[in-house]
Amino acid sequence: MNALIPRPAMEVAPGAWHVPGWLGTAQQRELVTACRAWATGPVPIRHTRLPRGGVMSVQTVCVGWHWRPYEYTRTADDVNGRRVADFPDWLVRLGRRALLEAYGDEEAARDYTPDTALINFYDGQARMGMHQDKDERSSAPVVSLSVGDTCVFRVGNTETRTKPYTDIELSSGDLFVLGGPSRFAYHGVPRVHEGTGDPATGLRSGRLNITMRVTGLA
Ligand SMILES: O=C(O)CCC(=O)C(=O)O
Ligand SMILES: [Fe+2]
Repeated sequence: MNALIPRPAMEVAPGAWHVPGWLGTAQQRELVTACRAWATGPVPIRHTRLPRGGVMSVQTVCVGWHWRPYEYTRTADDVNGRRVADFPDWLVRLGRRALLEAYGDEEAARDYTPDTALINFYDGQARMGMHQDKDERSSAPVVSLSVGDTCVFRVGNTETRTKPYTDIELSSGDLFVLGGPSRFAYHGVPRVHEGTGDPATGLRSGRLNITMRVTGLA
């Protein structure tokens, strides 16, 4: 948002990199357009049901594999039973570029082939509690891209969902990578700052987050 205050790339925890302003406005607009299409089908975006009966405040739609707590499937059996949209090649390439940017490791970037993406939409009230991304059978990094409203992103430790943790702000265009020793670190989104996004991205309100992952499934 404020280009006068430079925000350098930072390793927030070992293997957890924040690269502010990685995506330009045009790229963010392309992502918004793609996510809007995925949100309508073949599986519509919805609030994920939790095993104990609650629903997430965030709305989610998936590509490649359909996620719900504890499992990935090809079809969205808890929504409409349809197979989720294919994971597009351009998103694989974007994931590789993101890894290269974060780690500067060309071989690791070349070898990175994400096969699922969770697209999360947060309105001003939505939150995500502290959790680990551990339904994947792979320790390959999670690449996260944010568009729209700025949020507080909490990066914790691998042992507990409590302190020690570090709060940072993820703004529109920011890249975050959770990998290496932080791949299974607890993390969450305790707050979204409503109305802080730039409508030029095509998102008039709210926050969009895309996380790419390697499921390790065949
Ligand atoms: O919205 C974010 O920045 C994080 C999303 C996340 O942790 C997840 O989808 O597992
Ligand atoms: Fe997560």
